[in-house]
Amino acid sequence: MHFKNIQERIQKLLDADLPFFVFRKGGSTTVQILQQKNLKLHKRQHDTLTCCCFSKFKNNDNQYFIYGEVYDEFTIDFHASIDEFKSDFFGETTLADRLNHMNLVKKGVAAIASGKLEKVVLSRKRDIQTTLSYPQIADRLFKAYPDNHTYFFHHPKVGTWCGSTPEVLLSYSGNILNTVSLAGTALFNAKKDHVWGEKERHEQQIVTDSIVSILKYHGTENVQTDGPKTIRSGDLIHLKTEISAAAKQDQISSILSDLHPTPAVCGLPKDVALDLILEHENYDRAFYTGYFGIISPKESDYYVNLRCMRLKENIATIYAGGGITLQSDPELEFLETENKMKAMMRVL
Ligand SMILES: C=C(O[C@@H]1C=C(C(=O)O)C=C[C@H]1O)C(=O)O
Repeated sequence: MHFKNIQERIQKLLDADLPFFVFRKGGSTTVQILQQKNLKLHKRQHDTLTCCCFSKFKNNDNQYFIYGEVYDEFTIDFHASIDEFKSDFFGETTLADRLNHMNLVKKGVAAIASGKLEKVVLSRKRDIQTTLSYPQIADRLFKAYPDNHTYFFHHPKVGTWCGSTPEVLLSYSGNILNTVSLAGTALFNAKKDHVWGEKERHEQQIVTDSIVSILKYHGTENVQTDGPKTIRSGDLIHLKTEISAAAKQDQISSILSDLHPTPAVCGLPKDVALDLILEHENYDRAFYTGYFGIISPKESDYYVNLRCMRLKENIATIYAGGGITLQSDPELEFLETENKMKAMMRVL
């Protein structure tokens, strides 16, 4: 099927202006479309229908569901490489934004040095003016990152978001729960000879340990880890450990709420890191570092909402952050957010 389809499909869905969610799992050629038949803003999962779940970073009462009252899927072929997606140059990040982020990182390092916490993930956002239409953006996004989990979300009462994430939060099917610990970031190089430093290994291990202890605390059985391995996400590489356990259906929602936000996007201890983020980041992350999912009563797949953007009129707001530990260098942490933001800039 010709790729132009995704553009046409998204245009039609936007024209209808009803809530919808378009999703492609990393590595798959199947695109799933869920559309609701009315504008209702649901706060609970449907008993029988497949739903999209869309959750903010601070998600106590900030979880929305789109009911798949109309469901469709189609196949795409994507033989694109991200090198085909050279973005426009949107100008340097302002000096003020650069200094703000470096100061934020310094505050994080100081809090860690004082013994308050071990790791905190600090982020920023940037508004980019785009001349592309939303269907054009979606077309480029779904094409650019075939290995990532890619979505387009639209709810007239919530907003329009899209992204392409390398990170599974929780996947549950046939009594097996799978998740990953993903942290540590470097630029992809064609020689594939990157040597990870102590800082990256440490910040990723924190995530693995935290996830394993949550799974054990919930009494899941046969908790297994595999990794860390290096994985590629667009222009970047990360360290990833795959984690699995045997779990029962009725354990899933409480495990999900304990896992989120993991130290890959928040920090350790979670409550101290969250307070630091809310006090010092100075902006609302909204759905960035929240999660999205495609869920049915028996199966659920939730992903961390990273490498994403909010679309409003002709402004794309892009977000990026990174894990701060005692060894963090503010300049390098700033550059890491620049590199992560390029993932979305490439498709604008
Ligand atoms: C916070 C982000 O990414 C997370 C943080 C990472 C890190 O600190 O190295 C790596 C992958 C993600 O778990 C982001 O992409 O904005």
